[in-house]
Amino acid sequence: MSADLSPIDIAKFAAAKRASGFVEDGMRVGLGTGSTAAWLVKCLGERVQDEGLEITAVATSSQTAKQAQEVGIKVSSLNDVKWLDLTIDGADEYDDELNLIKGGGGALLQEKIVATASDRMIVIADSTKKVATLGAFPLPVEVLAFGMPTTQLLLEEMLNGLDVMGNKATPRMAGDALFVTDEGNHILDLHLGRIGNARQLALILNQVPGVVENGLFIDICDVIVTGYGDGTVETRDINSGETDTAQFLPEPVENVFRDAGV
Ligand SMILES: O=C(CO)[C@H](O)[C@H](O)COP(=O)(O)O
Repeated sequence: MSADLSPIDIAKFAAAKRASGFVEDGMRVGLGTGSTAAWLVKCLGERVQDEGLEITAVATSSQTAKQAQEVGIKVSSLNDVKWLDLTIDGADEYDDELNLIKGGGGALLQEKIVATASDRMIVIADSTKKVATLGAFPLPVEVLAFGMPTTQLLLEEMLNGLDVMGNKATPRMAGDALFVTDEGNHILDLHLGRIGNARQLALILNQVPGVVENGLFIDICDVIVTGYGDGTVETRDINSGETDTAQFLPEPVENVFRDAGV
């Protein structure tokens, strides 16, 4: 029941519900990964059922692809679709310029490719994700399995010369084993504390051999949809400068996502 939803869950739902309204019939839509994106997939699935909404979706993870198919959304591959009208995804942090840290769910590589291949990226987030400066959330970096300890050393050494507070890189674990991404790689989480120059860091990280991609999304996000615990939603479009506010409260539904580990 909705009474079981925590304020954070209501905030995620509200942001997802608002963003689902951006999706129009016939669109090619990128679907993000994580608990907020899971609410979006649920909302879109309802529109598919109730309104006969027809979209072509590209998922950013196997997890999202499975969920989308379960709610009746047609999922295609980016290889087939090539370009998208819109991607809607969550974030771990966003700043005032709508630069992001993503990859908390380990899907940053596909998320960045899909978002970059979209005319527009909309981020849905609860209000705890807003920060003055990126970096408190450990920055995920997807790396090849080959030579990973060497990549880790190279990253830590490189970070010493940059405007960050910390330089520790820790391999992400899934239980006792290393976390494996959908692309068969691993994740190093960089504990930076504060990132003084995110634009510079995003470029430099990808110069380190073994790094596949990093979780800094610079100049990719166009619209932020922020949800609050009372169901209020603020939408800000960084290109037009327009903002609006609305409120969305969940119908009595079970919260199927909170404990899903996404
Ligand atoms: O980047 C991501 C997955 O790789 C997610 O979008 C990010 O971790 C936010 O997740 P949530 O909505 O569960 O807080």
